[in-house]
Amino acid sequence: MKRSNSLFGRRNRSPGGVLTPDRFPHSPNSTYSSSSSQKPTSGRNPVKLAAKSVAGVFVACFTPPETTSSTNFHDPDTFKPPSVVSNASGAGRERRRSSSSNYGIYSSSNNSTQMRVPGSVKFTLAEIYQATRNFSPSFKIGQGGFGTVYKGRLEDGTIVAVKRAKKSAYDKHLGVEFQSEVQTLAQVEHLNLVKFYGYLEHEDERIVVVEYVPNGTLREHLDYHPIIHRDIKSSNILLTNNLRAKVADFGFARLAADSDSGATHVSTQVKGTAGYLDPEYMRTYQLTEKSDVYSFGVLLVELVTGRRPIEPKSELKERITARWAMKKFAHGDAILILDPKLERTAANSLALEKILELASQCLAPHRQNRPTMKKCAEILWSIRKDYRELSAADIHSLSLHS
Ligand SMILES: Nc1ncnc2c1ncn2[C@@H]1O[C@H](COP(=O)(O)OP(=O)(O)OP(=O)(O)O)[C@@H](O)[C@H]1O
Repeated sequence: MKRSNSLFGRRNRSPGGVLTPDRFPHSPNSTYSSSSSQKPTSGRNPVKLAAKSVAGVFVACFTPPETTSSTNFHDPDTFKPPSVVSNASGAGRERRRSSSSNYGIYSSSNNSTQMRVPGSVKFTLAEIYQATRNFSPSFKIGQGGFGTVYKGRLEDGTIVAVKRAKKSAYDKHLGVEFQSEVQTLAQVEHLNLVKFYGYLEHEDERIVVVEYVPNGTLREHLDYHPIIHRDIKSSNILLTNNLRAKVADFGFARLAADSDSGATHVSTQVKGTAGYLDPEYMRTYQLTEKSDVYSFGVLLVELVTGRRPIEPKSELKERITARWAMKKFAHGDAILILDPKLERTAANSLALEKILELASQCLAPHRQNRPTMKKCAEILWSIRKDYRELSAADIHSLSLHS
């Protein structure tokens, strides 16, 4: 790919992104992938979690209604046990509970959600058993004060959530209230309310059948943990045709420990790539988000110098690129390390100085002195803004002189 001759050469180049680098003073491109006993803080796949960002929730708030119903899957292959079982605590609100059945089992020959008014249907036990594969534990999606929630599929293919009341919690005197509740639910229908399909009340079974909502709860989205990539390097950053950077290779990634607890991951073996590895992580085996920040600092130096993090053929004092670059920067000679393919314009010089300043913070020996990735992104956006203003001024003065 041909490099642009300016630091922010393309309009679409965005300094956002996330992630970082690690360094290791050994062979240049070797990846440290040996085993570690370190476990993710959760059994959930961090990459899948990444997709469930808080931003997604808010974007969804401003997104037009879906045109295809997410609850109708006629392809039998799409009905699978849920991959994540949520364990909502039962500490929530106290449900009104129902009692002995005045209604019994209503048997319908065509209990299709498309053929009936939502909420009007009394389901049979046979239908509920069929929909939930006999309340198979693999279809359990949640637990609350009311009871257990299962994912299910009705005969017509509609995917539903089946809420089964706890038998122990069932109060014989509250049958009327259960009825009154389901009748109220049957009367309301709104895009932002979980659709109520029907219920079952028979002997000691109380079941409510509602729309299955697939993307987890707001709480789960808010609890999203940051990811430590652990192998930030230029060869793990892919570029689209518009030069939008996409971070790839989450093979070493870990969910960050809960920052409130102050906990860190402790590795038995350091992973990452030579030239990018955080020296503090190498020394202490303690992994935090700031290890990625260190690697990101190496990446920034790589970006402005065009050099590899380790240049084995260079003379000793230039071999570790970040060290060499930081020394030049400290002596006021930043311009000498600018990638020779880049022009020495005023805008490029300014961006170079500012990027090296940010890199020096990212490369701080102690993690507490490094900025967060969020801060890095903010600084990069402001560098980009200044760069673009100065570039425009450069072009203007050039055209005045020509
Ligand atoms: N319609 C649904 N679609 C997908 N998942 C659901 C649905 N309803 C509930 N769940 C899952 O099951 C969990 C427990 O559900 P819910 O809170 O409704 O149970 P509950 O017994 O009424 O709880 P409580 O009365 O304690 O609030 C939820 O946190 C969610 O993860």
